[in-house]
Amino acid sequence: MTSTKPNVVFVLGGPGAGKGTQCARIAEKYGYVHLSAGDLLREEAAKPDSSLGKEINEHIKNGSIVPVAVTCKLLENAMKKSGKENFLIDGFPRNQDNVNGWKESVGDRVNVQCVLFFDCDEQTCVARCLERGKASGRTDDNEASLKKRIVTYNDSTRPVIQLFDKENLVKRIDASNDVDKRFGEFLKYGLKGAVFALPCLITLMDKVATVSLVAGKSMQPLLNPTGLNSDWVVIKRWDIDDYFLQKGDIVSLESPREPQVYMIKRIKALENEIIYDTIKQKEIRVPKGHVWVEGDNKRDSYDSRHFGCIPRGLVTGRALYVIWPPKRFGTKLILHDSEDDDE
Ligand SMILES: Nc1ncnc2c1ncn2[C@@H]1O[C@H](COP(=O)(O)OP(=O)(O)OP(=O)(O)O)[C@@H](O)[C@H]1O
Ligand SMILES: O=c1ccn([C@@H]2O[C@H](COP(=O)(O)O)[C@@H](O)[C@H]2O)c(=O)[nH]1
Repeated sequence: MTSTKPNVVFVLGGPGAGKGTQCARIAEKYGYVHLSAGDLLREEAAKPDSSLGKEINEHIKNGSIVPVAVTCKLLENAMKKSGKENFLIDGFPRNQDNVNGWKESVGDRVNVQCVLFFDCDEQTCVARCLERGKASGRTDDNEASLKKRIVTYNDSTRPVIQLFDKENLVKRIDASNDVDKRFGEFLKYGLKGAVFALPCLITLMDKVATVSLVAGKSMQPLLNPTGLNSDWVVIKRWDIDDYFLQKGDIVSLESPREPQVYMIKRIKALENEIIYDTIKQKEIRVPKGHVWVEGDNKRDSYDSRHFGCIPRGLVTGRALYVIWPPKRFGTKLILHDSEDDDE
């Protein structure tokens, strides 16, 4: 961390309200570091040598709250390790004890800018988690755990949101509806300029190739594997007609919803192919002149599952190699060699 105070935005709401989904978008667009307290706990518990794994897993399955010292330590470590200054802290603080623990260990060393409150009705939250549970592998995306998680949310987290509200920190977002409508709400709150000041994909060069900074977790584990140090990648630009896109290619593209916003995704289906949309739970035939793109990290990616097939013309280049940080230099991102990749 630098001498200026890091900025923190807390992100709260019921289980499955869409916090992670929107945080991924915000991180991708504005370069904020998305730290999900739940993800950090799951990562810690998955370490074979973790002395806390059993305790954390018990809490997660029961929807109860892990002792604040553990969660705070993980959050603080992740913030320090990132070297960045703007953080979305997703799913924390969850109860009064979390608030007190955070004040004691972090307190005034950070600037809490606001609390994004994803307000979503219980039925929608439960339905989304159960749907997610079909593929998430989470031990708590099931009816028994969800009942307990909802009780914890109502009894412990709602009062924390009310507390922040008294301090005028809460920005309420109607989280029951369309993903894009909700993203528009962040802009309405003026977060665009005031809070999320960094572009997610900074293009340094143009014409033949660009070097781009990848923000966000949507292509984990291939890109930004730790979520803390961002990768710089070489993007080969091409005249779209000169290169035949192939399934599996990692490409940069302009967002179909927000002009001038760029993202990196993998091509999952080409024109005339059929793809299964795991969110809408239906098969889609990709129309002529379009492709279907997804992030490798389904949980943290905003992609064709949300905005549908994209015209090929929005694809601006193909990712070739990681060039920074040094220890990741040369990580190959191409599955299919093309004649001019090494030019
Ligand atoms: N607006 C939406 N409409 C429909 N489905 C959505 C919407 N937002 C998110 N989802 C889906 O609902 C599920 C839960 O979303 P997400 O993981 O973002 O919630 P969360 O608030 O981070 O949950 P948790 O706190 O349990 O980790 C995901 O499968 C996601 O794809
Ligand atoms: O600050 C926190 C965050 C999470 N937990 C535990 O993890 C699960 C899952 O959290 P998600 O935000 O849904 O990923 C939660 O039910 C808690 O058991 C926590 O204890 N403290």
